[in-house]
Amino acid sequence: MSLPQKRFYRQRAHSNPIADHCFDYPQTPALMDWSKYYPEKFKECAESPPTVEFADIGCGYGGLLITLSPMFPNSLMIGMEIRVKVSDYVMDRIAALRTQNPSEYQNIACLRTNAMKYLPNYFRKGQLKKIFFLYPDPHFKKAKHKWRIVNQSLLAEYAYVLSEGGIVYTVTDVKDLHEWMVQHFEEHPLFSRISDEELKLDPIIEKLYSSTEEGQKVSRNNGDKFLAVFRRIKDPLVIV
Ligand SMILES: C[S@@+](CC[C@H](N)C(=O)[O-])C[C@H]1O[C@@H](n2cnc3c(N)ncnc32)[C@H](O)[C@@H]1O
Repeated sequence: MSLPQKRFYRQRAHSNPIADHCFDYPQTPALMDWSKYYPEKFKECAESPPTVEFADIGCGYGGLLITLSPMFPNSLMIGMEIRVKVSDYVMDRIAALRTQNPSEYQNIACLRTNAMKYLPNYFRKGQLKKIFFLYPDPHFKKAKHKWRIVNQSLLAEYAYVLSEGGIVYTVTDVKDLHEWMVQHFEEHPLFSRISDEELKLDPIIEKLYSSTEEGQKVSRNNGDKFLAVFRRIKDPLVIV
């Protein structure tokens, strides 16, 4: 099986994620059958099925998943992508990579879904260890800011599906969007920004700039890249 050619899967950027409906999402995370996405991993661990720990939200053409797969062979990762043809491309790309290297890329998969609407349908409370927002759509006009994938109500969902200590990575080439994301995460009581000093120890950081197709495009255009990373902290209102 040869690698798919991106030119056959092009689709214009999705305009209105609020109007996008998806009909095959699970009613609850318990009803989600992950085994068909990671068949080899489920066969290996039949007695204690693995759980998805990393979510790349708006994964585009899947470059981050493919880069992180060998770095975290024991973690299951899912790319969530709203555009049908783009998600088809990622699925075909992973299938081809698995055929070429049967012992590799078994821990990554892609779902065509609207992550703005159905995230808690897929993941249990505290299930995820890492969430990625790489070069999210900027929705420049003020009237369209409600379509941004980082907003106050969605942050509550991200905090819900992340474990305590879980990490959110954001990168954008749009300064205004960077400031918007920093402001929203910093204002939220369940997130705290990770210092640049601490980030130097994280091997993922250097992969965030150019492993994705959008990151490569920004590099070709000599654009800026703004990084901000946040930790899901303990809920100060929960008394144990
Ligand atoms: C600018 S692209 C960046 C793609 C990729 N992260 C990269 O760095 O190459 C933003 C992606 O987010 C996807 N997207 C936008 N809204 C989404 C949503 N609500 N759920 C899932 N994917 C979404 C878009 O279709 C697009 O592929």
